[in-house]
Amino acid sequence: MAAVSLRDVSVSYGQRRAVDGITLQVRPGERVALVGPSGAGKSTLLGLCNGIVVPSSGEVQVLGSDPARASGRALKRLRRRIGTVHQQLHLIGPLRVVHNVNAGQLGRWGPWRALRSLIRPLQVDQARDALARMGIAGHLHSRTDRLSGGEQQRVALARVLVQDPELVLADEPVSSLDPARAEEVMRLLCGLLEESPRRRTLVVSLHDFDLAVRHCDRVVGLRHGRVVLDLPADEVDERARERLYELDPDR
Ligand SMILES: Nc1ncnc2c1ncn2[C@@H]1O[C@H](COP(=O)(O)OP(=O)(O)OP(=O)(O)O)[C@@H](O)[C@H]1O
Repeated sequence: MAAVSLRDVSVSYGQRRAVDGITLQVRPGERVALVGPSGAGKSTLLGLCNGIVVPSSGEVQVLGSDPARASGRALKRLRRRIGTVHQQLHLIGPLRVVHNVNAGQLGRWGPWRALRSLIRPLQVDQARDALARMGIAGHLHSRTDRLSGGEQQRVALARVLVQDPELVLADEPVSSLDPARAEEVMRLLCGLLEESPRRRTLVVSLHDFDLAVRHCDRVVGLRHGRVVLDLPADEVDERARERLYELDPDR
């Protein structure tokens, strides 16, 4: 079964088609980069995968469920299996790092457990272990907003690690970073996929085409809401990149 399956999916905002008849299958364990010019539909496609965006037509299956049709409980269960990474890290600055890492557990914990953990952190060893894997074990009890931007990025990745999702959706996770740090975050993100006995699946939107080719197995290029390139990363060449990003005289 595919981790993500889109069949002839379109999303319209008024007259504008953000996604235009996309059919795409992502196999379990695959690392797929979504690339393409601004406005091509990358974020919309990721939104379809976690049910934030509802298709105007077509069929979406993610880990065997349709996120747009799932009931409240089923959607919650599905989202527990999906980790998300954004450019904005969504960390709570004044809290200690351990609490932000434990936020990855919230889908599993009920409200009482979550509250108890805020007073006296639970599963500290797991949080410490996740931070160690991200190379910042010593910051477990630091105030999150005292950490550097790069360290905070690692906290956000450690949060995904404790969540232990089957599928990771990352929407431009490195677009505000300098090249060296972007490379590092991609390395950590891809390393995080290997931490599970069954390799996790990644769908990541990237503005940096070279980063996509270097870190992913497959590169899917979007233009005007359509897939115009879908190749294994080692088969992507300069011409494919030029065609994807060439300026469109009609628009
Ligand atoms: N909520 C919305 N309402 C109206 N139009 C939208 C909405 N979300 C996206 N769009 C439009 O849909 C198109 C695709 O947007 P989307 O954000 O998916 O592109 P993208 O490839 O992620 O772009 P970028 O690389 O700039 O983030 C754009 O033309 C955008 O303006």
